[in-house]
Amino acid sequence: MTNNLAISVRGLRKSYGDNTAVDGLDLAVHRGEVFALLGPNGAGKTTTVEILEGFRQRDGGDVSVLGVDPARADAAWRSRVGIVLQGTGEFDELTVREVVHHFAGFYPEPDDPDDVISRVGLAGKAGSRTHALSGGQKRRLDVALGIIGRPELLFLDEPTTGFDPEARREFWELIRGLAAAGTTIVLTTHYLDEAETLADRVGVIAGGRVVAVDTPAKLGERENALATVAWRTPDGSVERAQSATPTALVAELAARYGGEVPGLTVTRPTLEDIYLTMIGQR
Ligand SMILES: Nc1ncnc2c1ncn2[C@@H]1O[C@H](COP(=O)(O)OP(=O)(O)OP(=O)(O)O)[C@@H](O)[C@H]1O
Repeated sequence: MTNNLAISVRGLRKSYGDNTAVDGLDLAVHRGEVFALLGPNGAGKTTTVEILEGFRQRDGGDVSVLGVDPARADAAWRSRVGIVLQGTGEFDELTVREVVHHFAGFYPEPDDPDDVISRVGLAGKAGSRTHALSGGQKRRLDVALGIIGRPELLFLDEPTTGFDPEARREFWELIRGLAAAGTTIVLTTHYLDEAETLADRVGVIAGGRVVAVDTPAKLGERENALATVAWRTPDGSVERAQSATPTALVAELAARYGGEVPGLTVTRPTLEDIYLTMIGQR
């Protein structure tokens, strides 16, 4: 079973003094899946991910990442793991091409630097010094540095913070391409739409534990949630009804109105609704 798992965590614990950041956390990420970690500020996501990356020591629990305990990881393991941090890549006087070539030298079997630069959408900036890049372009460079070693497992920490909408869509395409090529991806994000569009499964961390894991469509019994049907009544007010059988209700309304139902909408809880309920914010 463990062979199918890129990450296996049991009973992970980490405290900072009296502050328990991670409190008996369990997690399993399958090889080849895109897994999104969600959770409010301070929930323990960064601490957990840094332990998985081998950057932070744990107090207790069992952790296996690509079959290795990250606390005892060597250079060979490190070359199989890609990490995209927030705000790395500050090599002001070097060009994008120089930085990516430089990082390629750290890996045994790096990807082609110019190809990677073009995949992250920086082909037009390859000759620019990195200090001249916009915030979103710097993040793309961070991603290029994370994938230049052709990692089996890629960690992305809030990857699209600061991206404009078009850059986000292009970035999502890049991630889908990596996933299609078999890269396992773990991302932390505060954007629920990003989790929904990219992730095969999401894990919600709250209070240092994983409180739910499921596909975005099924999280928190979302698929079984009642639909809300709303329409405008003849006096101009909006009527709302919750229903497990909204199609039947819409048919009944259509019959009642003799055709088109004014202002008709049918909605189900969004991933954000479910998530906020789960972490007690709604
Ligand atoms: N280096 C540190 N020293 C002391 N306390 C820390 C340290 N890093 C994190 N903490 C504390 O551990 C808890 C979990 O923090 P962590 O950064 O893991 O949460 P997070 O889920 O990543 O939050 P965010 O969404 O804000 O990034 C918080 O209470 C935080 O204050």
